[in-house]
Amino acid sequence: MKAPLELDGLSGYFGGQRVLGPLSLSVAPGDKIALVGKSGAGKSTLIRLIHDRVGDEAALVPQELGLVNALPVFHNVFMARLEQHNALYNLATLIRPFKADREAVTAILGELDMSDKLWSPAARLSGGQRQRAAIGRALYRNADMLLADEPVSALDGPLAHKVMALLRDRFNTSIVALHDVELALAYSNRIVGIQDGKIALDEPSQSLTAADIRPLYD
Ligand SMILES: Nc1ncnc2c1ncn2[C@@H]1O[C@H](COP(=O)(O)OP(=O)(O)OP(=O)(O)O)[C@@H](O)[C@H]1O
Repeated sequence: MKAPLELDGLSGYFGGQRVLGPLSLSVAPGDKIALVGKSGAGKSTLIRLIHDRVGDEAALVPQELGLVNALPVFHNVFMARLEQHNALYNLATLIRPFKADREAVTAILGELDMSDKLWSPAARLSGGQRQRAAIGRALYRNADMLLADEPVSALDGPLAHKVMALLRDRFNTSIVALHDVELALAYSNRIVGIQDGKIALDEPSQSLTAADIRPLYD
């Protein structure tokens, strides 16, 4: 992303009821935005609407992860680059992955402490392992921008920090919904707070403390 991304007129509806917006958000290259706000505030809806606008330019980690249970972790991660290869290559990969791809995916899983799960079907992973498989898929995409919805909610403290640091370092621009205020402050440079479907706070992270964010949860 070279120019700012101007997101105007974002509105989200469920069953004819407006749950988000209308709101505008300008995202500058290099912004690492943490979306905070209480459950039901509209964070997931906002991530979805932004993904609709930017499409495949961004790597996405949806809250429901979107893994194919019957396929091994390797294929779930490889899926991020399906459109970079022709159909024959992808078909061959389904049967016997190429060495270079195996090595690339193994390296990413190594960074997520789960290279031992390369050939495990997604159905047999724990919640935290599933989350890391979806994060691996986003990393493998090699995109400039990340959209992620609570990507580390199932990881324990040290692992959550490790993965958040990895995401911060690998993506130039990111918008990540996080209910954990400490993680939000530590791994973003901009905090956007959502309350009742509207932006109630938009400040540089370094100018905020947890106490400034807490009112969003009242
Ligand atoms: N499938 C759905 N059908 C109807 N209403 C929905 C649906 N999904 C979300 N909503 C409503 O839209 C609003 C925003 O939900 P959203 O999932 O975006 O919030 P959130 O901030 O991501 O919450 P959480 O932190 O719990 O994931 C909520 O009031 C919710 O009840």
